[in-house]
Amino acid sequence: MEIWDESDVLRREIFRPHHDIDVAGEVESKLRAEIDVARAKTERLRGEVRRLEGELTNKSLRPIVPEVLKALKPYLQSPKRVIIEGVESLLSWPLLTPVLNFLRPKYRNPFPIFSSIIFLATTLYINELEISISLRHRCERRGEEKTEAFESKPPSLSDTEISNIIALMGTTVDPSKDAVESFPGDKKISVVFVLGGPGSGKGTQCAKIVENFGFTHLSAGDLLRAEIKSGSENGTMISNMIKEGKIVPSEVTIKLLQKAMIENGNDKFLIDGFPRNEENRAAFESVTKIEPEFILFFECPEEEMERRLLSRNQGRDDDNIETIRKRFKVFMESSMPVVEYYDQKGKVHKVDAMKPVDEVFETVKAIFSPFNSKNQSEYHHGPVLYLPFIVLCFNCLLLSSSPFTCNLSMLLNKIPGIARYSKVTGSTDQPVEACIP
Ligand SMILES: Nc1ncnc2c1ncn2[C@@H]1O[C@H](COP(=O)(O)OP(=O)(O)O)[C@@H](O)[C@H]1O
Ligand SMILES: Nc1ccn([C@@H]2O[C@H](COP(=O)(O)OP(=O)(O)O)[C@@H](O)[C@H]2O)c(=O)n1
Repeated sequence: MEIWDESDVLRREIFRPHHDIDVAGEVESKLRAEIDVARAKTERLRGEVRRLEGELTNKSLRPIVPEVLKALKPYLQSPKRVIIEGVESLLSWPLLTPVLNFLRPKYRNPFPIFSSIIFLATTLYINELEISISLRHRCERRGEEKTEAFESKPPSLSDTEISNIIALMGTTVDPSKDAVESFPGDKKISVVFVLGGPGSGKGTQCAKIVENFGFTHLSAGDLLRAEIKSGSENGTMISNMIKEGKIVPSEVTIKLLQKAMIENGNDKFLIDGFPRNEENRAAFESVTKIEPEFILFFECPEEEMERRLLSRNQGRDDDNIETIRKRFKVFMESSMPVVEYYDQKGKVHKVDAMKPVDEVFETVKAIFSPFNSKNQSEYHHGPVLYLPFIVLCFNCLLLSSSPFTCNLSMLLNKIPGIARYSKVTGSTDQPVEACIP
């Protein structure tokens, strides 16, 4: 509500006739100050929307989230409708509350949160748009060339930001689709997080670890890219986030990781490029209840990573200099705190990733040596796996010695087809019947 007041002040200021050109500069700086205040408020509101979105993850509220989001989407996507219908929506939602509460009595009063979200989100857009329009009016009235300066940086949200917010909110919807099986309780799952800046060589080393130590490699980035290709409803949001070098909401990434782990069935996983921020880390631990064995961290200077990414040639949308710089920034600001968190717990193995691939792998090998190499582990299991075959061979060898022949023949005799076969061919020296006591 405070924002409406501010906008009113602004509007009054803009539409007040200013004939004296000397006053114009003063008004302009006043307007700029107002914009700064409004921007700061918008930022705070954005934070608030995110916080409320966090509250929505509460499971009991989930089933009605889709309805709210569906209603909210057009307002977020079309700023013009916000102006025309925004006020109407603000009025209509509180009116709908009793109806929805009546229809869904088992959800105890969930609407305060939804109304707040709708209120905040709508206010956010109305507020930003009003300022933008008002400024344009003001400039046009003054007929000054500064119009362009104002318009070059309109204080409205970009399409990407809008779709990100929608998608961010949308990711909590549809509980039926979100349901992911949990891990079988009796199975101990070992997880190693592989971290390092973009292009530090995580994927390259993971491929070698898989070959030598029987781990399954799950790259969070690859899973997200596969999700985009699959045409999933989160695809656009993921694609926008990756192009901007931003971190996709944990819920999406964790769901993909968890699904891949369950489907794969192995008990040793290398999780590459995850967790990328504190939220990723905390959410993974709370959802899967898995603590990583250790963290493999590749240290590499930015210039080297930049050089590698620019010559990676995998046709990735985000391997361009602009996005690479953004990814470096996100890595330093959001991912390094995760490495530091695990470092304090004594779980980080740092590896110098500047060396050639094979030399890096020598260091990695030493770290993984407690996990028996793939060949060794096959050797351990060998006799057990081949036991049925060994027993069969043993039986065949002893086919002619009487107790085995007898028992075997008795068994075979009980199976009609085989009994006939053994009688006709005479697989033993004696007729089968002779062996039966
Ligand atoms: N130790 C290394 N020295 C030189 N180039 C490397 C090394 N490790 C990886 N590369 C190359 O750098 C690029 C990025 O490696 P990649 O494993 O995809 O990094 P990440 O998974 O960390 O983004 C690839 O083209 C890869 O061949
Ligand atoms: N846990 C993760 C991992 C990747 N990503 C996204 O996927 C992009 C590519 O990640 P990646 O691990 O494949 O590639 P690198 O940046 O390590 O080279 C990141 O820049 C993020 O936008 C994410 O959002 N969350």
